[in-house]
Amino acid sequence: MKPLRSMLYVPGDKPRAIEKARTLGADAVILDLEDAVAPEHKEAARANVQAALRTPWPCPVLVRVNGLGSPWEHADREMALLAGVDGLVLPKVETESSVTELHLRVPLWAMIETPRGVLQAPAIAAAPGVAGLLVGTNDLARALRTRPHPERLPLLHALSATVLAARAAGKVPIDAVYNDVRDPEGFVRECEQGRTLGFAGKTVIHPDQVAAANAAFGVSDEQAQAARDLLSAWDAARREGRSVATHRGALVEQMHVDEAHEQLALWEAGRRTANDTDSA
Ligand SMILES: CC(C)(COP(=O)(O)OP(=O)(O)OC[C@H]1O[C@@H](n2cnc3c(N)ncnc32)[C@H](O)[C@@H]1OP(=O)(O)O)[C@@H](O)C(=O)NCCC(=O)NCCSC(=O)C[C@H](O)C(=O)O
Ligand SMILES: [Mg+2]
Repeated sequence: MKPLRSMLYVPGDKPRAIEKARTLGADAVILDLEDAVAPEHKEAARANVQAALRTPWPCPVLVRVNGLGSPWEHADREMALLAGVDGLVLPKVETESSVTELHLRVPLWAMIETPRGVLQAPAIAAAPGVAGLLVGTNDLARALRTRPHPERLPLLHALSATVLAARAAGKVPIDAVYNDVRDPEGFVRECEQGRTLGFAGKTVIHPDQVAAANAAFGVSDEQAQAARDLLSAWDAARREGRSVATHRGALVEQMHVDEAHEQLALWEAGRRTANDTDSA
């Protein structure tokens, strides 16, 4: 199990930030050629990204290409595929066919960030080659004409619909970015909300957000110990011939056991990732 607690966007026209991104402990990096890059910088950004992909990365590295129908789409895709990226991020996906017609050789991450994208999310998520769905709430909020809300109330339906679509297809749902990079408390609150909604991780835009996302979407030592305790209670109950157990006053059934195993695998994977980063 490879955790994707934090997926860090880095603008393709910021070579210094691209180099820094190698060292920040993000579970994945997304080199962005789309909205973070002004039209007059698109060609230079593509060349920067191509150069950055020549050197190995300590984590999976993806490229967000410009959207279908844009003047840069084709060249972005060709560059990224030839350079050997670990995946492509496609913005503003609205139909299943727009994904399948690409016949990609690498995993595709579809961005759900338009009203039509949300409504088509189940078909998009189920399309072959799609690894996961990334929510883009900046574009979505604009398209829906919602007002900002501290608990993302106007977007909750779309967030949950995206989680539902991804999980139903066995794909990975990743939460949207938090724009205020100088508000760590707000960021942590939004991570907790995203985790509660069922997201596996969060897209982030600044170095300061990486560790907090890794913590919020990871499994702490205490949570890992709680999972071990639950498994011990379950084993004891099964040895006594019982079909279900109670642990700390709560019912334990097979799905809780499966969840505890998953938590332990995620905890172990998080530890391995931390060790990899330490030795990098
Ligand atoms: C948000 C920022 C514009 C803030 O920039 P700034 O105030 O200049 O940051 P700092 O001065 O605090 O930076 C400190 C150092 O950290 C490096 N840095 C900053 N951001 C990154 C990053 N993303 N990755 C790697 N390194 C980063 C700086 O280079 C500084 O380093 P040093 O010089 O050595 O001290 C800025 O953080 C930024 O541009 N973030 C990324 C923005 C982005 O990628 N946007 C597009 C993706 S989000 C999106 O499109 C949303 C979605 O589609 C939707 O619809 O919702
Ligand atoms: Mg967007």
